Amino acid sequence: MSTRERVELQKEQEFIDRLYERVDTLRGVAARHVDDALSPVGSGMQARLERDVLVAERSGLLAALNAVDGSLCFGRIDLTGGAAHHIGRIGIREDDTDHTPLLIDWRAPVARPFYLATGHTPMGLRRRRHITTEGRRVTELHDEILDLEDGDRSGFEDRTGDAVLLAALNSARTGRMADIVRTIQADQDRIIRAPHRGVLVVEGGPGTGKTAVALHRAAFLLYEHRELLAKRAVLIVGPNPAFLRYIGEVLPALGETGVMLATQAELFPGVHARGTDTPHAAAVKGAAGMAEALALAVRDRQALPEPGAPVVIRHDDGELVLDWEIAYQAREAARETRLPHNLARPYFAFHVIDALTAQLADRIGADPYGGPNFLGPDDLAQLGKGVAASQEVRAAVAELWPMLTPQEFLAGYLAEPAYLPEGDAEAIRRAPGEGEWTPADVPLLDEAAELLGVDDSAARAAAEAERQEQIAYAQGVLEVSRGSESFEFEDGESEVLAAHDIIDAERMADRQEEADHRSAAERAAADRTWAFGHIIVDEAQELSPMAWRLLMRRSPTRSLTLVGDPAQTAEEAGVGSWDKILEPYVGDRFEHVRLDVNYRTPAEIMDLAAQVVRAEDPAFEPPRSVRSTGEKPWTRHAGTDLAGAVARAVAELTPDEGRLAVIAPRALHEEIAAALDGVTPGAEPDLTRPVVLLGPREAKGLEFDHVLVVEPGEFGTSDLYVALTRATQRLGIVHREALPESLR
Ligand SMILES: Nc1ncnc2c1ncn2[C@@H]1O[C@H](COP(=O)(O)OP(=O)(O)OP(=O)(O)O)[C@@H](O)[C@H]1O
Repeated sequence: MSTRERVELQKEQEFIDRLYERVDTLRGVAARHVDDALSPVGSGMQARLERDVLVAERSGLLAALNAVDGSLCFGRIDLTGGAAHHIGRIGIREDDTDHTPLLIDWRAPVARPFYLATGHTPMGLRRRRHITTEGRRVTELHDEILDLEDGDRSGFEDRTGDAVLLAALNSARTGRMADIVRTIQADQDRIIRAPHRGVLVVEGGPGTGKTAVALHRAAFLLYEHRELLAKRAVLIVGPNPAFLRYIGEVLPALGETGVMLATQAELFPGVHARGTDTPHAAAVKGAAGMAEALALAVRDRQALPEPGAPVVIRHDDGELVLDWEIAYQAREAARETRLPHNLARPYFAFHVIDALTAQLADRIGADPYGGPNFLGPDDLAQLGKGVAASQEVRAAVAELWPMLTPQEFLAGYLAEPAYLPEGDAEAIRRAPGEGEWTPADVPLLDEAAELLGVDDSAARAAAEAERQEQIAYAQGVLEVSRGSESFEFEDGESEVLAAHDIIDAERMADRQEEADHRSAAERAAADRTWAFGHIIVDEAQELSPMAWRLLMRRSPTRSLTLVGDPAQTAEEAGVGSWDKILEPYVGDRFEHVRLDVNYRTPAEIMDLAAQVVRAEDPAFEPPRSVRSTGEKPWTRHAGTDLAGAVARAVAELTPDEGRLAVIAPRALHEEIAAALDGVTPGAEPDLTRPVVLLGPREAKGLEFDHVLVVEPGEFGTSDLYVALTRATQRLGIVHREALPESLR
């Protein structure tokens, strides 16, 4: 190393040391605040208030500081004017009066040239520096000179400018996705920072960084619109729980913790959809026509007695006859309100009660000589009350127009599916009490909840009662604090403000309420009608029209980022085309961008994978691989002992560092797992283990150093395409049955 290089490295080390000194101080302060707030200083309102607010604020900061430790600063930009800025995962300021920035958050506008500047458009930069650290020690520098007039050289010049990117792409995988904040590419940066309003569709082939971009976009939006999004939360929807675990560390590493990650199965609060559907059943449940079928089925739950066979109700004052005509008029009146089923129900009940009361009045108060009815308004009201209170009347109303929960209604519908072609109805039929809710049921439950309406008057009354209680409680606290009154300073004028001077009981109760619900993501998870500030959907091509209806209800402002690849559509229910997905909601008003560089799969593997799709679609163009490894994928015939051949191939391929995935049809998992040490078959594999056994659907969105595909002839085209494109280094194929034509 030259003296110049040593000096440069030393200078960066000094900066990093100073940075961590500041971080340690901040962390100490934050930790003390959390401790103080958590310590049981008293059980009073004041203590509870402060505790909630402080714990929330300080733990957020502490979590961010802890999460980014070890890789806090990764870059520096030197401007032609002489200034320089260090870029990092979060922003840190000096402890001086101006709060001078010490480290610039990568999301700040000042940091943007770090990602966008080129020799052609240097954006005021002289030099871009990538700083690599191990823990708190600077290990490498890579400089790019952007101002060619500038003769100043550090000795760390990286002529191609992609050494850091290639090192990241070649590094061993851990089973957890890493962030790409050091090496975001310009086309990715534009997507990450696209405006928050409206719908943005990000399309790209395997490995083009769609997931990475989506996650960094979430982090960017939370930074840019902190106030709005911290309140309304960001929802990220992924294809399965293993995938959510795979990406779960990216946002914390970027200092963000308040995002809700969910699969479709988790989007109806209170329901854990663990069941499975056949592909046909999932497709039927997901089809747009289901909305109409359910709406009609709800109307069917608004019944009438058969004409000529009225419901006869025993009553203290004689029999009441609830006939077709009365029920029909009541139903029409209730339907005219256009309210959802449960909310329209009282109108039905009122009409029935009115009609039955009139029946009774006619009988009791009738003048035998044809004069007006004897009963006055008070008598009628009294009669009406009696009818309304009658258990028999209530039961008759409930029989005709029952109060329904989404779960009750859908279970009933699935037991006897109506308004569907016979084969479809058969596919989704499920006996009452049998089986579990499935992910495809979740959008149907949500649809049912919309159609039925939730009668939340009881819940609202309870919430209001609780609020009143809090106000009373706060009032009590204020009274106590008044008792201890404010201190007067010696000059007799200035006073220290006491709590009651600045806050009244109602506001204090509101603050308490805010503090109670401190994490918007938590609140959102429990509330079916939550409107998210922004929704990001990964593998968006897989979602069914019914799932889109659910998601659009959660995004009334239509602020969404959809990420996907139609060529990887595996689910029968998947819509596949962006126009079809979005037309019902935003027409053609959506932005569509493409990513076409593959950062994951080496060219050798991508050539083979492309062949598979081209067999069906000769015009197919795969994304361009940024790397090639010189290692051709291989295929091997297993003979009769498939599991033995897989075990031998695994032994050959398993990397010293990094991860290997065996992707095989589910039906072979037991047999294969038995031949592999430490590998268990199961729906939710631990991706951090050195060798992981997966079905093609679970491999979606994941990546491994090496991949072994078993019996590819059993896979559909899109599943095979997904399986073949998961490796960052090597790919092997083992088969007993014939290979598909496209792989021969
Ligand atoms: N700018 C970048 N710098 C470093 N690594 C990157 C960059 N962009 C993408 N990658 C890496 O490329 C790999 C693929 O990215 P990602 O999983 O986001 O792709 P994808 O488009 O979602 O793929 P698929 O559709 O196959 O699931 C990841 O390892 C990611 O970290």
